[in-house]
Amino acid sequence: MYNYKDMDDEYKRKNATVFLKNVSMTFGHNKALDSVDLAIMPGEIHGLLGQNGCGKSTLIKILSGFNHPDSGSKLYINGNKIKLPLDPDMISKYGLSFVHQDLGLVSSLSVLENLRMEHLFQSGAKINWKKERAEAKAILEKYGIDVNIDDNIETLNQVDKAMISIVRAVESILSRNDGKGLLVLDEPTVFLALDEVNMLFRLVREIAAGGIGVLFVSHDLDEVMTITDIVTVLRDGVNCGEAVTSETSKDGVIEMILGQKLTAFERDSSNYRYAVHPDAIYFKNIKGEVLRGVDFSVNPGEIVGVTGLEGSGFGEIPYVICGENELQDGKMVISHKTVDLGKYDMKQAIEDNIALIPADRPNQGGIQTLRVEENVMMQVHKFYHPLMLQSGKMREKAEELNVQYSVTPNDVRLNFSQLSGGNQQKVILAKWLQEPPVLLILHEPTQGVDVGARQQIYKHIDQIVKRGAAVLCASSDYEQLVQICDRVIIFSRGRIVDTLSGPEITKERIVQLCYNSAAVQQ
Ligand SMILES: Nc1ncnc2c1ncn2[C@@H]1O[C@H](COP(=O)(O)OP(=O)(O)OP(=O)(O)O)[C@@H](O)[C@H]1O
Repeated sequence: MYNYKDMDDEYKRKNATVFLKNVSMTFGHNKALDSVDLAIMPGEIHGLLGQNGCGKSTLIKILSGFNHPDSGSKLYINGNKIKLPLDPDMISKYGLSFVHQDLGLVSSLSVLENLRMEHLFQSGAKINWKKERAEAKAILEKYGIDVNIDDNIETLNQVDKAMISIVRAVESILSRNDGKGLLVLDEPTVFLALDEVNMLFRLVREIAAGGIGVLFVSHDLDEVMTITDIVTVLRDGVNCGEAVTSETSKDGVIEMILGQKLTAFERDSSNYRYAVHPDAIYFKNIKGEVLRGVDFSVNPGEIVGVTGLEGSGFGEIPYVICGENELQDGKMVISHKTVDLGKYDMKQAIEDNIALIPADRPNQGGIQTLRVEENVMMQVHKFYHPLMLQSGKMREKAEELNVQYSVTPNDVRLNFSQLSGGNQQKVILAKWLQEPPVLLILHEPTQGVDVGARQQIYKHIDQIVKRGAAVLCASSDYEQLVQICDRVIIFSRGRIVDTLSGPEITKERIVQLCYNSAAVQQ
């Protein structure tokens, strides 16, 4: 463990794996980073934290050569001054390796082809497959990953995919720099269940113990407290704190991120008593790829959570209900009308006043090339006059929503793609919650959203529930389910195994039910 208090800039410049000094980055009039310093030492797991839009991705994209920082920004790698902007072709030569949320694997190729991709590209026409197979097997053995090298990536579970992506990145560092390098993990755990995260963390610790520096970006503060040695917090593009993780608490980190104590949203469910409402929405014999014919209902004014371990089927529910799953089947009764889900689609779902907020927001939630105002107003038809679009009024409403949902930067003329991930999510919520839908379906609604903005999102959901919307929230964030749900339905292997309601809903109980049912069924 380093004695961080005694490390001055000179020490960091000479000894850090990566030392970013005085780094700034401006987009138009927006200063995304303002004289940021960050040193990651060899063998250290360093958390990079902050609210949505504080500049974390911008900083990482400088390290990957994608962003060109302002003049005056400096970078040292293993004691050497490196010219900025970084040449993307030199990244791996400098020992920098990245694992992003999407993992960057090619699903249709095998484990072998993904693991050895860099080498295969370099081999040209003369690939020595025998040697490549032996190398790939040796890598899997070295890290104790139990998968077949000939299996296609798409057949693997999520944790094996994450491990393959990480060891590939590490091997790329080791092949060039005698073990010196930086592994950047940009929210690699969002699709993983608790035990899978622990497996991944064992691997990350092993990698760091070998001397590689790790930069870990995440909004999951429990994970940050578990895995990191030190954290750096950015606020509005500026360094606002650094702390040795073991010397601080989760609340302390939250205060550094927000600049104040967290005011947690508290839903008043003291009067909640479960009884089926005459206007309840029913789901009958719901089937999908994993779902094996489940029945449940959601009342108006009720939030029902659906959860389970990865692969339990709960994540299919939003898409089966909206007609977005190829193997969907079953019936839904909505507004006293029965629909056949086998023949249902998203268009009909919108006509039935169902709103879906998908987990894959960059691809399914918004249109990257349209402005924020166009994205947020897309579902609202009152501004579409037959002869012209009432663009002034539309902009006014979009601006009002931007403020209400604290979207930053507060400029509705920006393209959706110019917003940070968490701010994109706020825009999508603003789009769908302007008028309460009959049924709101959320899939991992606060993934990538910072600790403060989550509480705001819960308030917005609560407001539409109070106006009579039924809400179905598919989530693997157990704390979130405890905070907002009236009932939580637990899934395992495509079936419902239990339902908790009101005060029965605790994080411990959900964890217990998810894991016990999976173990029993195995
Ligand atoms: N290509 C771009 N063009 C214009 N502005 C951008 C661009 N990329 C990022 N920004 C702005 O830079 C700021 C920092 O964004 P960044 O994506 O780095 O935030 P972040 O900390 O990674 O947020 P999140 O936690 O939501 O992912 C934001 O104000 C964002 O809107």
